[in-house]
Amino acid sequence: MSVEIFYDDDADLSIIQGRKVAVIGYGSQGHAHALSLRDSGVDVRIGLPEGSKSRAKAEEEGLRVLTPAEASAEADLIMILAPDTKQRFIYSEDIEPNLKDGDALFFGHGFNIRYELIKPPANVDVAMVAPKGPGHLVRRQFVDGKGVPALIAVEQDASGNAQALALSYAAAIGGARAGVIKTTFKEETETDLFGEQAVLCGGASALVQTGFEVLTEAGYAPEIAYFEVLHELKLIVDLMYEGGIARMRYSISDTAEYGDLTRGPRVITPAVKEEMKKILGEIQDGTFAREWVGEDEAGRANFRKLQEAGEQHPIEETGKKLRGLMSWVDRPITETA
Ligand SMILES: NC(=O)C1=CN([C@@H]2O[C@H](COP(=O)(O)OP(=O)(O)OC[C@H]3O[C@@H](n4cnc5c(N)ncnc54)[C@H](OP(=O)(O)O)[C@@H]3O)[C@@H](O)[C@H]2O)C=CC1
Ligand SMILES: CC[C@](O)(C(C)=O)C(=O)O
Ligand SMILES: [Mg+2]
Ligand SMILES: [Mg+2]
Repeated sequence: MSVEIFYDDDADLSIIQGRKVAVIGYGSQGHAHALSLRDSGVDVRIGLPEGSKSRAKAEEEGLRVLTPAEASAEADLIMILAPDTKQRFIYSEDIEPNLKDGDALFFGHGFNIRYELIKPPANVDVAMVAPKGPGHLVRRQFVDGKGVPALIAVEQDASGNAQALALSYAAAIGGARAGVIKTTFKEETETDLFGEQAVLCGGASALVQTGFEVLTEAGYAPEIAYFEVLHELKLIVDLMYEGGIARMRYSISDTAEYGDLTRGPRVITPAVKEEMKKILGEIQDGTFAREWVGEDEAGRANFRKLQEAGEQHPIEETGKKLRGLMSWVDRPITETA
């Protein structure tokens, strides 16, 4: 099955420049969308509750900050970039009462539509612009004249123009410099959750932590273990990013490549693949979504316990010390970024 990929030349920036956009939330994605939309000549306002700690950050950038309800009432395109577990409450309290005929409701991830936590009325466009990368890099790449690829999807096309609108929005945040792929809310949600759980975040973090444990438990210096399994991972992934696994294998030694080809499948065994399939099944049948929404509703105690355990892993202390000495690790992402 071939996909449709769009670039800057396919997008009409004037469509989004003609809209009043409300970005609800100003975190990782929210700040990136809002600032890049503004830099692309779009009329943007931010929706945040009165007590939100993000307000000061948005105001420092000279953005106009309103409450989510005020921003939604004023805008004709509302992009929801608040946490997935909070979106249904923001929608029912602040957005839904302010939706007008012809408005557009946008998402950065399909979770709430895919799992039917939000059910928009028929008179509005419902679309998605989902960058395939962390918000801080979405913004950094835009500023550097580059872009992070994005997915667009249309769940409801009330205006008959929802796809062109989504493409225009994606171009305004830099996505069409790298490529914008048309998908569905279902496909984006399921692949995004799978990617972050099994490979990008869950899989990669567990691989790095386990590799660090094996080396340090065998008596090797934590500093050497850190450089080997975490720091150098970025350099190896950079090669994959530039030219795929083949490019990486071209650059490494024959010794590494032979070890890669013979030992890699012993780490990622058929049992690991089976577990990945199970994880995908839990995403597809809604088990993960129910578990996560339930965890959030119960106060996130288990989530916090797991976060704390991750923060206390010995690799964090070693990394903190070493990164402090690496002047070439530029522009670290901080809470204030
Ligand atoms: N993180 C990423 O890079 C990616 C995220 N996404 C999607 O983007 C969306 C946003 O995620 P992310 O950027 O990580 O979120 P963050 O947690 O980084 O930021 C959430 C923002 O929403 C604000 N917020 C919290 N409650 C409310 C409320 N009631 N009304 C309005 N704003 C509120 C927070 O303010 P406060 O400071 O007060 O907490 C904060 O500014 C999600 O759908 C996510 O799946 C998609 C692709 C990548
Ligand atoms: C990989 C995690 C992600 O899906 C992302 C940055 O794309 C997210 O939800 O943050
Ligand atoms: Mg993602
Ligand atoms: Mg995600």
